[in-house]
Amino acid sequence: MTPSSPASSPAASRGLFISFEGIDGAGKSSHIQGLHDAFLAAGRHVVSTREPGGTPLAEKLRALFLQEPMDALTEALLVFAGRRDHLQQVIEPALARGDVVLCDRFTDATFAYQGAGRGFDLQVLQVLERMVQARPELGEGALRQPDLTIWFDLPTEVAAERLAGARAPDRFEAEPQQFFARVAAGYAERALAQPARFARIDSHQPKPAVWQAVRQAVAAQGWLPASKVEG
Ligand SMILES: Nc1ncnc2c1ncn2[C@@H]1O[C@H](COP(=O)(O)OP(=O)(O)O)[C@@H](O)[C@H]1O
Ligand SMILES: Cc1cn([C@H]2C[C@H](O)[C@@H](COP(=O)(O)OP(=O)(O)O)O2)c(=O)[nH]c1=O
Repeated sequence: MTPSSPASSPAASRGLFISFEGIDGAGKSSHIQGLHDAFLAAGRHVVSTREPGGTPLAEKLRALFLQEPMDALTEALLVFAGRRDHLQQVIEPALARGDVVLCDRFTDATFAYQGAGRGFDLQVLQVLERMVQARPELGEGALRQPDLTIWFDLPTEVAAERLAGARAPDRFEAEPQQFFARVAAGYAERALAQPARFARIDSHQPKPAVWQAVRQAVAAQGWLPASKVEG
């Protein structure tokens, strides 16, 4: 987790929760840092974090999740256990302070990877989601969800080329392209079902063009100035 404060104290702001999604190698990482810096420059307090992980406990679960063989239900239970701790310890307190939370993956990844990728029962995932993300104080049946999900969409073969040789593959990155085709279809389905929350970024472009699209998606919400070119 990387919490940062702006040089000058901003007026009280509503907390913002932005998640970043896409298949492995879609190119999320550098743009999360770019947005972190852009929000700081706009005078916001920013917490950059990730899933699986984001707390000492959830980071321990992440190491097991990424390296140890296990079935899809165990994957789902571990990732939601880490998510609960992450929400309680980091995300909810940050949002209550009015911070911007930038989260590298959240529950859409569970529906895409464990659900669409592994073929695990989506209804069971929905039950776990309701248990872990329930926020009764936001209204009856309300769940904590990102305010905006920036979805980096890239053909699986391009992502595979980008990853080849870039780093030692973990348990997911070692999966064949057919697995990532199912994960990508899972993301597309989520985006179709919740179009107001998802901003699709065409990630098959040079990095500066991807950055402009990311920045534009956030500016369109009124959360950052629109015209600034940086990154
Ligand atoms: N727009 C782009 N064009 C070409 N290569 C890219 C682009 N964006 C990222 N990469 C490269 O692709 C690889 C995966 O990017 P990364 O940001 O780690 O992806 P993710 O975090 O989504 O898994 C890295 O080697 C990165 O430098
Ligand atoms: C959050 C989450 C991640 N994952 C997978 C996706 C990634 O392959 C892996 C780790 O995510 P991440 O750290 O985002 O990997 P990368 O830097 O390669 O993008 O965990 C799931 O299978 N389910 C989940 O719920």
